[in-house]
Amino acid sequence: MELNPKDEDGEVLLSRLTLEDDEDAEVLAANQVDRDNRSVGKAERKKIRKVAKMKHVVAEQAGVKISDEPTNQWLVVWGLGIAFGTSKEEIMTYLDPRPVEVRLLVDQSYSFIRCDSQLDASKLKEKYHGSNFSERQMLYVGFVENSEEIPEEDISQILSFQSNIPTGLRIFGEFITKEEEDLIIKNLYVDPTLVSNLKKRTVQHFGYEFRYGTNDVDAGSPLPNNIPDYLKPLVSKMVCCGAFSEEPDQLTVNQYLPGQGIPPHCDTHSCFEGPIVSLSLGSDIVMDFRQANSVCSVNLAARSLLVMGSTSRYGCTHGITPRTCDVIPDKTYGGITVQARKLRISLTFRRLKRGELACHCRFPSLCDTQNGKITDDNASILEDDLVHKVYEDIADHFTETRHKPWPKVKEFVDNLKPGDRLLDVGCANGKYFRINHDILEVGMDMCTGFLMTCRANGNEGVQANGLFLPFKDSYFESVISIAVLHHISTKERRLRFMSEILRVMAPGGIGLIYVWAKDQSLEQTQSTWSERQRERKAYNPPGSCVDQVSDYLFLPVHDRDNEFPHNDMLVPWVNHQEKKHTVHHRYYHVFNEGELEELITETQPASKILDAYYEQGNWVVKFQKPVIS
Ligand SMILES: O=C(O)CCC(=O)C(=O)O
Ligand SMILES: [Fe+2]
Repeated sequence: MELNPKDEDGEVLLSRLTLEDDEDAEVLAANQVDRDNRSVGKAERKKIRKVAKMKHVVAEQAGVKISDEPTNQWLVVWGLGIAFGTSKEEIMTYLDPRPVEVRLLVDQSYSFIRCDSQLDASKLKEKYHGSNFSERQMLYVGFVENSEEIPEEDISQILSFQSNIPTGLRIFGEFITKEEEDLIIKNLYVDPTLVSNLKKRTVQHFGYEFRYGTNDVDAGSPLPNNIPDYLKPLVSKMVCCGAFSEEPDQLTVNQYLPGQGIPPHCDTHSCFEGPIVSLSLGSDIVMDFRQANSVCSVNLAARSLLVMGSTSRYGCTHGITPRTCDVIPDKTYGGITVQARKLRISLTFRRLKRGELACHCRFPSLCDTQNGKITDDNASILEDDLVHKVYEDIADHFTETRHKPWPKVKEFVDNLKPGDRLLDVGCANGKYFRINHDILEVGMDMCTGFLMTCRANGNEGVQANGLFLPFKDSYFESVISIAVLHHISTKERRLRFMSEILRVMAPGGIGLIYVWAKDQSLEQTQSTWSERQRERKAYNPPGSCVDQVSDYLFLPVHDRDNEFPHNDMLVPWVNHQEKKHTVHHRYYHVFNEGELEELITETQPASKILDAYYEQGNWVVKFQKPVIS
């Protein structure tokens, strides 16, 4: 697998994009040189083009001018840089004469090199300019004119390393030998029927299935395959070194390709006793531990054993950001370096709790036995505080960002028959009104701000809660509810919401419901560019990952660069209208595949599902109320 997407010359696309965005005079000049020098060989012309491009990008991004003539001890080397995953150590040992300093820039395909003397700089340029570093990585070298402008390394990238290390976190380096590592990888027979291909990685379970989503196991359903015998010596060694006091009985094998990760999560407290222990094979990788507002990053080297006990186990989430390289501190040369990820396999061992399942840790926000559940008692308060009140606060800003109707909803409304009555449950600013001029439209919402906009546009807007529709039975030929039902916080209430919709629908009437999907990327066609932007953002994740809903209820806060790890989450809304960019947390119940259809068919009278599909992060169901109920 390639480290980074490259073009045919091994050029990182990121830089090419920058170049193509604003055609540079130097590139045009180089093309002119091309045309004028037909006699110059193809390879030479390519070199001229590359140098022009290098000069342009380095000047634009780093403010550093590149010269063809020797200047001082500093060089720029295109082809050795973080974007290619080339570490400082590799650069230092590859170049001869050996440089005295290497400066790396985050995300860039080049680095700045300081040589011992100007003479060494000239020698390096002579030797490596236009040479191959690897099959796909060509090097282009230039002299730096204004060395005082060379940017310092961005050490903010590595501040989370070795800081705020949670107690109970231990790493045993070289826990197994290279031979043992190879043997385990060879033995890990991957049974295709037992493997679930999670979008982000491949997973296989032994003993019990670890259920990602709830981060627990069903203790009543052991798997036919136990922890394999060839891992017995490893298990004994883990007990011997005190990682476990008793043998684990559950194992999850995760396989990560470069670019894959695991969202921040905390293995359910009531399910497992003792620590969670993970052996890394095949590749080094960075794992992040988050607690309240702090992040601690640790490098898990291949063959190391990670033991998560006490605070690191119960008071933190742990996760791996999906990316192809990690920027880490350079222990030998100082500053930053890059660590390219390879295929990594981790073996995570756990021991199921027996007897008393209650957990008495000091971290109720992450503790399933101490954190309250959403119940019928607190659900309406939760919805008032974290849905209705928030929409009142953000109504103006929300309306500003929501104009375009979803094409399939528009089509649905367009196809209604003249004279049909349409109800929009949770109509917000009324963007689905006045699409079809031959129908009677009624909107309802809880939010005064939305209804004011809706009415100002001449539409009918009634203030009501979706759980108690103020309309008579069988009145509407059709009902839509777009992105509303996911704000209802218990299943009973979601069923009530659906039954209200069905009550006010005429027999044979047609409904269309949209809800957010837990899986947000089923049809993802992300560009390389946005993928890299996402990687970069994930270096600075928001600190807090849970928020207190009430004295006894905490919910996880969604990090938009990651998938949804739970069904019930708080999703931040950043209000850019306000001076201080305030953040409001909205409650969401994100739906699993099939959950919406199930809810609709469970509601009486049972409807007929006409269509069910996924559309840009939403599950959608079109249904028909039975003619005779
Ligand atoms: O890959 C790892 O080291 C950790 C995996 C993990 O956290 C899990 O499976 O719950
Ligand atoms: Fe885990």
